Amino acid sequence: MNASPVGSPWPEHGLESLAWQQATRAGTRDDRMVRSIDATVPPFIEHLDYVPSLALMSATESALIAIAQADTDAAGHSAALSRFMIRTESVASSKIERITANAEDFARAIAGNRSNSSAVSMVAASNALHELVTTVGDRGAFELADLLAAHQALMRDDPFEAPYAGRLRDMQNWIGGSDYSPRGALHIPPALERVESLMRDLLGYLNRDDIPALVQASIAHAQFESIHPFTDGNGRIGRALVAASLRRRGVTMHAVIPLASGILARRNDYFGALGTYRRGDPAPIIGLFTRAAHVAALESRRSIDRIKALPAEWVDEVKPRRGSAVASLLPVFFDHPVMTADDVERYSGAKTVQAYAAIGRLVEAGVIREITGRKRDRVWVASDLLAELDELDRRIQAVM
Ligand SMILES: Nc1ncnc2c1ncn2[C@@H]1O[C@H](COP(=O)(O)OP(=O)(O)OP(=O)(O)O)[C@@H](O)[C@H]1O
Repeated sequence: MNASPVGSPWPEHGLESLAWQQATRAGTRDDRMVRSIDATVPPFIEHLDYVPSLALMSATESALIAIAQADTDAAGHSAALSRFMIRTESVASSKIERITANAEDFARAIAGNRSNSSAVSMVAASNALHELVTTVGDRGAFELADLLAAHQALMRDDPFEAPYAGRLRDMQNWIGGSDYSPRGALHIPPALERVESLMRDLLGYLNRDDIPALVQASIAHAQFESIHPFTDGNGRIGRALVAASLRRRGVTMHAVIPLASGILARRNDYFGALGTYRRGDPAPIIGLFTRAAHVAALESRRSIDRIKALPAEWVDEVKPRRGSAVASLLPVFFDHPVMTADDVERYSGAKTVQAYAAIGRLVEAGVIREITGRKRDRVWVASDLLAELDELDRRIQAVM
């Protein structure tokens, strides 16, 4: 067996010149004058090995230990905590794409309110992430269909992108530069005909078990962004792929580590590292994802501790009678921190009158609050849980 040298060279992406013709007249004369583009030709990586330096290897090992500890902490309270962490991750992942909404808008969108499109898109990102992580984790392998299904979940309700939801792109795309042609683009992904074979190759790489887990997830992410297989949503699906890869390798079993918060704090370095990967050096992207995962894991443990303590704190504050509607509603709000009146009835089994009385008690005690300000279609949130969502994101970003 040939030993790979440390920091072993990784193939640089190639370029090929493709004829270009603008499909519809738009942009400036310069856009219309573009006749050829230099599209990237990523290498096939399924059978390649990259051996990081000892320092980087050791950093990935420390990060994995922290992730596994956070995952163990999340065990047992899976429903509440896994939901919480998936939400933290997908909110931050959306913010990397400049899709932002505050926690209350996000909560209203979780409850089905569609008035804030960014918040609706964040909920779609949570669903896509959850779907990809659980499918790949349960099966123990990635299939192309999983990525298409995640993309479908992310984009199906998007007013512009819905027709492309769940499909590989059928047109040339580019990153940066003009909106109307690849003029001045930072990265021109591969030609259309190359996308499917490159994706099959990437899935082969992702399904290997003989690569250090964080090295595999980081390289796979960078390769995915090089391919840019979708018209839109490549950033968010590419980051969901990292969480799914860690689940498939058994690094996490219960939780999703919100590493997008760390990446968000270092957005420019992140984009730079994707460029460095194309030039044949995976070390910066592995280093950044390792750092983000490590910080996210440590800070998640603090959040998990806080969240686990909440049910007892709530009981202390509210002092519900045993067997009362209030007593039965508290754990329901722990598992489902955002609820409509229908949800309250469904999950608590309380009859409407009792349910509303119990809600009144919890609002009075400050455990939950109503966030629509309306008389109908009201939505209640567990305030502490919602606040912790922002808090975790803020702490991870501060430490990065
Ligand atoms: N210079 C670059 N080279 C390669 N990939 C990059 C570069 N800059 C950004 N990216 C990746 O592209 C993603 C964004 O892609 P793009 O701007 O095409 O948006 P998108 O495909 O709509 O994805 P999303 O909707 O999730 O943002 C970034 O999150 C990052 O992962």
